[in-house]
Amino acid sequence: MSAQTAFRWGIIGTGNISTKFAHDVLVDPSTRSKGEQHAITAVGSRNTASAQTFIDALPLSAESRATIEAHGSYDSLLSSPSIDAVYIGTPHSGHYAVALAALRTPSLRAVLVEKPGVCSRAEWLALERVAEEEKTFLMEAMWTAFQPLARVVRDALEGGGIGKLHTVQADLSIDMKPDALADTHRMLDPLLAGGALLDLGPYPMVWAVLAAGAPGEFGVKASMVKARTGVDLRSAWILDFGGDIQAVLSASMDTPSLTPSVILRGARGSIRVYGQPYCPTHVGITLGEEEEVFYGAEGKLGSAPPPPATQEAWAPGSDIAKAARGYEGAGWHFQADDVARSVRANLLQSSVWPWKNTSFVMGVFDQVRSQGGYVFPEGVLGVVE
Ligand SMILES: NC(=O)C1=CN([C@@H]2O[C@H](COP(=O)(O)OP(=O)(O)OC[C@H]3O[C@@H](n4cnc5c(N)ncnc54)[C@H](OP(=O)(O)O)[C@@H]3O)[C@@H](O)[C@H]2O)C=CC1
Ligand SMILES: O=C1OC[C@@H](O)[C@H](O)[C@H]1O
Repeated sequence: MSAQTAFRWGIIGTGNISTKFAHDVLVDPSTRSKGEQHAITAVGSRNTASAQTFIDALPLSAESRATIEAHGSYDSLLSSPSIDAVYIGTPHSGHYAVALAALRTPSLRAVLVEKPGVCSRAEWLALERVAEEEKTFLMEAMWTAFQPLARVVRDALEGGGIGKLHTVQADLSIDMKPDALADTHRMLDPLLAGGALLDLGPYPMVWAVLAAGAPGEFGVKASMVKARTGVDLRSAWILDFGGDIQAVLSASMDTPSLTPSVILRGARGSIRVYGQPYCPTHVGITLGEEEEVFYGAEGKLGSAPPPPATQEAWAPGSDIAKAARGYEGAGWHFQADDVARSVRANLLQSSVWPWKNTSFVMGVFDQVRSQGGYVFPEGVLGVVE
């Protein structure tokens, strides 16, 4: 693969997030920093008609769409010689088996699997071993870590202005009106490993990891409120990073969102992340007694936050937040750029979101589920310890 050749993706699953990912990777890469050229060359669904409908909706010319293969099963897609990498956008309980099959496909160079990477730490460690054996790149699609604002926060932490980090507070709450959802909805169905923790919990965790790392030794104290199906409606957990940094984290599927959604507090100041923690709009930094200063992806926004702080304005890709975020598309393409670059550099894992981050998150979630009494039904876990 030369630097000029488009990186060829096969998309697995044709639901909500696969659609967003696919549209983002087709955004002109010159509109973002270090953008890579991507192509979608095949789509795999449990039925061919859905794959074709997905292709028909892609923002491409009819001629280009006609070159994309529509596969009626995931195995069929994996056998295609036209793809460099797969993106897996299935419900949680499907991640392990599909990622395993993809890693075992000799022609594939990379596997990008949606968050949460899998359903348990044991599953993730098993995938790591296979990725090493097969010499195939593997990454959890933790898109937030690749967004320009994550870099702004990292730089602020590394700059040391807020002093030594003491506490991370982060929450992702979305009122999904679970009373009105069917028991078989992916958020509520234990057979699909539903629940707030696995679906929304990765986002409070990403900020905790970006700020405090992914230690091998850690402590967790957790509490869960259950939904009628037995999955967690809300989870809250305190994470002890093994030194003197603590994180107070939570996720809820029946509570309205709050901004700032993340606060990193240090000895001399704090960093606030505004908007949804999965794709923030801007960051505020307070040093000592000084006034809060706001930053977008491109730098200082001044001491007045970009208005208005409404839920619509927070949405990935919203025009209102575009000025602060500073790029075209909704933000799912940065992780794809990292995959293409890493593969070109013959890496098996990303330097931005390496395997240890996902195994740490999965290990924390194992403990939160255990303390909260959320036991997956038989058959959900592909690796039973
Ligand atoms: N990064 C982000 O911002 C987001 C990430 N996500 C993550 O993406 C994944 C999918 O979520 P989302 O796109 O919202 O889900 P959807 O239900 O919209 O789509 C999931 C797709 O998976 C396939 N699938 C395979 N097995 C099943 C099954 N048993 N039941 C239902 N669908 C199945 C289907 O595609 P087909 O019929 O073509 O086979 C379906 O369209 C999850 O891991 C979730 O956590 C979700 C939202 C946002
Ligand atoms: O990743 C996600 O972020 C946004 C939420 O709406 C969604 O449920 C979740 O999967």
